[in-house]
Amino acid sequence: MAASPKYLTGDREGIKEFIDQFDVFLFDCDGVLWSGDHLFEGTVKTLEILRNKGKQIVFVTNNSTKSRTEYMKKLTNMGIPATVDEVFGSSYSAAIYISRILPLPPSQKTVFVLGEKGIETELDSENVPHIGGTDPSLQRPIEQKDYEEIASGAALDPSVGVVLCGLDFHINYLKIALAYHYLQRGAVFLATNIDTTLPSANALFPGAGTCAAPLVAMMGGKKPTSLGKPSQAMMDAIEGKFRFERKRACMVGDRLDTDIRFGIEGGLGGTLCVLTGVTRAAEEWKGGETVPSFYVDKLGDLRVGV
Ligand SMILES: O=C(O)[C@H](O)[C@H](O)COP(=O)(O)O
Ligand SMILES: [Mg+2]
Repeated sequence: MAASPKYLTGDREGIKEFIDQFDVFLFDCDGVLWSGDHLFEGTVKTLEILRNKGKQIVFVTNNSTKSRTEYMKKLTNMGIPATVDEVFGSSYSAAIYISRILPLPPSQKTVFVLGEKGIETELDSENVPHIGGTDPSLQRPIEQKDYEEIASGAALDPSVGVVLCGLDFHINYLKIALAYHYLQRGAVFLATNIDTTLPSANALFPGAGTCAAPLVAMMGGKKPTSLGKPSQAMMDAIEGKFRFERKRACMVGDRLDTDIRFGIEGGLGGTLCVLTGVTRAAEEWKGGETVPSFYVDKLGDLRVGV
């Protein structure tokens, strides 16, 4: 049975001990730093304090709609100094998995994308060919000729060896149909992440996992391999890049089944659950398998401890 987590809001001594315990902080983004374009109060100051204390900060997001560069820009525009190197997103994690790890026949290296520009940019950064995604010719209702051409294979690109799903704000019937027929022809089923919901405007909206759900249903429940949190392939890649001692690192997140599980399964020294995103109350982990080691009402509450 996991130890009950330590509540830090208002606990000046507890916050000081918490911060001193770690050298590296892996920060989730949606639901922790901000909700959509709404930056949570105290976020900028808290990160500044951690940097001034010489702490290593890494932004580890499952949101695949933006590339690392686009995230660096969003962070900077929000008043959070950051470099591209400090950002590690699920779209990058998927791109390096496909280009450096996944064995694919030379004739089948193309990825059919169900997702946004962030995935396409990161696949380009790894020279991985891709189709689908933001292709405007797919932003339309399916027509009778599409059924025939997809069923016969005439509309299918024979070099597709992977179907990669992420958060897709432009998902539609035609793209799902194409993805399904590529999977039927043996393409590898991958996802950048499986979050079922996206926190935005202080509410929840369909997430990447929800975008992949029609394919999971059509595939008789077969789930994609996910390269975002809690995947330990992502943790190994982050550790390999930033070279830190796991026991001196803390994962800060708002979601139990991705962020907190990621930290626990990664053997990190601690996990901090922030109650401004998907998880809203301690009750949500009570009696559950995934229990954080610390929790706080909002990230900005940490700044009182220094
Ligand atoms: O549906 C999604 O893709 C997720 O809700 C979103 O991406 C979560 O991002 P994170 O909280 O990991 O920054
Ligand atoms: Mg989050």
